[in-house]
Amino acid sequence: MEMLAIPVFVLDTDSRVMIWNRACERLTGVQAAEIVGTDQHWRTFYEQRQPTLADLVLQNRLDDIPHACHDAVHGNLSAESWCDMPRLGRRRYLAADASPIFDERGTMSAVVETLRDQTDEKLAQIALQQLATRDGLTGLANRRCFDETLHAEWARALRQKQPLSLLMVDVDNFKAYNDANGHLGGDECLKRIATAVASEMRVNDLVARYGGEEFAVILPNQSLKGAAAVAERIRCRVERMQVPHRLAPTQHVTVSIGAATAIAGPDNDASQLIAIADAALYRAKHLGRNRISLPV
Ligand SMILES: Nc1nc2c(ncn2[C@@H]2O[C@H](COP(=O)(O)OP(=O)(O)OP(=O)(O)O)[C@@H](O)[C@H]2O)c(=O)[nH]1
Repeated sequence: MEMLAIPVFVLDTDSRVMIWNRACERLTGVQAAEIVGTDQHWRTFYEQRQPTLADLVLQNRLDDIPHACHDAVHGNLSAESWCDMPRLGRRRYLAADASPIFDERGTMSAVVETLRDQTDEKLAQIALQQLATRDGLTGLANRRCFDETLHAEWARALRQKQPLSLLMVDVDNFKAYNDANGHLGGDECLKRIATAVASEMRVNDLVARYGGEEFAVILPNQSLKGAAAVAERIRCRVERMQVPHRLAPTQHVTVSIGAATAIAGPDNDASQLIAIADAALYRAKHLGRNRISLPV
């Protein structure tokens, strides 16, 4: 086991380290000499005391790790997670498998844990996920993520019989802003507005770039009155930023916002919510911009 290319450690039934192989030393930065015979192996992986997978197998706590797979027949446990790795000073994403070792009488005498460093794969997966769901300019959720979230929230609202609200936020006179400040200047302005809108959100809300200079905000479990209050906060926040716009009547960048709320039912769907919010936005523009509008 010492020379195996795979990082391995073995615990005895008192949770003391019996074996800590060379590959494990290389992965963790902790030498066998300092850890064998102790029950301090958790410090290698975590800042705060926390059982390793091998400890959970020893304690027969096979259901205690979220997302762990366990093979109840053989008592094996597999899991993957981010580990602090205090000695290395950088987090690693480790995949671990732990299996009990039994003596000839069938009594558990030790547990072996093998580790695989999956950090690069995990980071690549996160980057791909980001690419698939984030808007490149603003970092907000993209249109695809918005569509998926709206449908999921609609289904949830239907199950829970809760209202679902939507805001459509559109920058006023943005063509003129681009004309005056160039497309790159326009991009910077969109980034600032995205940050302003996002800063008004609660954890379960989603703000997305719906397209061009239009943003959409999904507000689960929110009444029309609540949605109107959020919309007004967003409008005020953008106004307070005082981003100069010399071709706008206010001389500053402003937004118009349409709000809509629906109680999901079998006879309506999420696209109707978008249509109602769009119509409200159109009215806000028609009434002079820099305002919020609710369904009539
Ligand atoms: N800089 C920049 N401009 C964009 C982007 N996406 C869309 N636009 C511009 O946004 C402008 C939107 O113009 P319009 O749809 O005419 O609307 P508006 O001038 O904002 O007028 P109102 O919405 O009626 O107030 C167009 O000139 C687009 O080229 C982007 O990613 N970056």
